[in-house]
Amino acid sequence: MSVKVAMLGCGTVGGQVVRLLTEQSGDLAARIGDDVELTGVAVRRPNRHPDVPAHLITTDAAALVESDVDVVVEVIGGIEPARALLVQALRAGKSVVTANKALLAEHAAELFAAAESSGADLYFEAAVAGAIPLLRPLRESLAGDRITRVMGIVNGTTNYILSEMDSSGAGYAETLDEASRLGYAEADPTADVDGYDAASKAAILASIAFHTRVTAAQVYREGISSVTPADVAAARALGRTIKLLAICERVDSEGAEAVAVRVHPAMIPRTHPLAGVGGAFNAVFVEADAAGSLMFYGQGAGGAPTASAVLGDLVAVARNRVVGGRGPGESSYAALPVRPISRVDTRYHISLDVADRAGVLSSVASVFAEHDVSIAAVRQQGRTDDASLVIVTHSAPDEALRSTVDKIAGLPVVHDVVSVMRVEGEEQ
Ligand SMILES: NC(=O)c1ccc[n+]([C@@H]2O[C@H](COP(=O)([O-])OP(=O)(O)OC[C@H]3O[C@@H](n4cnc5c(N)ncnc54)[C@H](O)[C@@H]3O)[C@@H](O)[C@H]2O)c1
Ligand SMILES: N[C@@H](CCO)C(=O)O
Ligand code: NA
Repeated sequence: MSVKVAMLGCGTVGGQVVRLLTEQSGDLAARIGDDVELTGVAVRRPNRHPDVPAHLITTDAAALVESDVDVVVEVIGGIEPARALLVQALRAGKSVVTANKALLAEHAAELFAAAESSGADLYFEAAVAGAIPLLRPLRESLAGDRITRVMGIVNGTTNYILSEMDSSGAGYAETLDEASRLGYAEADPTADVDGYDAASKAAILASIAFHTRVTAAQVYREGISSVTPADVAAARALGRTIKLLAICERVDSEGAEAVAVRVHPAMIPRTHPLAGVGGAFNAVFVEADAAGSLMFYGQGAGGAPTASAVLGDLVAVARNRVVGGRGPGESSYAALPVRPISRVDTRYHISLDVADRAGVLSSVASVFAEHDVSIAAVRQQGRTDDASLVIVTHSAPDEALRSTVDKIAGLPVVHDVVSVMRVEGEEQ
């Protein structure tokens, strides 16, 4: 007897999974208590995989899933055909290991129901923060605690681009090309730069952390394509840097508990631990009532790091088959409502070019007062006929902050709104 494994897809991640499975077969067998046998690899273009033994290659993924296998590893990506193939596998009692965050963030309910119907395992550690053990700590190690907040950098491509823009002033397009070449970016990199990838990961994190079903469509999302050199310079002048953050939090300010999940660029202090997270690295803070603050850090993208997480899951589901038993299923009993960002408290940095004359500051400040937004810090610098005004607010509902910016932009004394961005981290 051996644990028979079918692999769907063999690109950046899949190629590394095959390599590690082959190189470490002896150790994996010892850890699992049985041999692991790769019985087939479904690909789209068979002649592109010289490193995979030819007899394993097939273009018929459905037939491979149907065949006599115990575990299906999916590293194709995207919704279809991955969704249909995995539902087919799970209903037939085959355990599934997937790196597919887009699929999990949209169809988790269907996948978990299929797994439940047959008692199969569904593991997806590679789907969030690559190599970093994060989902299993949340699903298992912290299952006895009450998580209040999960915040971090969960997209390697955008972190690589923002780090380069900040340190070397490199251009956006050239850095994105390099991230694709290094195997960090999604097949369609707009998923990275427009924040869809991070939003999928945030949905998965929030679902697990708060025992509530959250889909990608419920996550407020802004990407980094609108981050300008002026924003980078404004952040630098404030002793801050810009990171694309995923923030999942319990909110109960309106008397009823809810969750808020958002992905957007934010200015954080250069002294903040997340500011030092460079390149394609990811870092995630988890706050829980009893555990306090925890930080998870490591390689969030790339073939080998992601394959490490896939292999870890493969060992876990194979062990379950050998010794009997199952990993955790979906936990969505809390069913908390998801609060829109308009009603979530955030803080803004606003950088303005204004006329340099008496009364400007008070006319700008009165707009803040009108919207009940309190100002944490103001810096004004005069020039010849122009002045710059930099304002950082205290927390206020996001819709109040937006309305404030809209109204300020229309004031005759305001020549230009140079940079508007949310800030996270301690007050200035
Ligand atoms: N690259 C990373 O750093 C990384 C990290 C974490 C998670 N992931 C996830 O892992 C998955 C795979 O990512 P990747 O970077 O390896 O992508 P990739 O584009 O390099 O590989 C996907 C492979 O699947 C093949 N494929 C497409 N349709 C197929 C089909 N119908 N049948 C069989 N094969 C098919 C493609 O030809 C390609 O070789 C995605 O879900 C991605 O989000 C990637
Ligand atoms: N494209 C993703 C891969 C890891 O999930 C990233 O850049 O983070
Ligand atoms: Na992970």
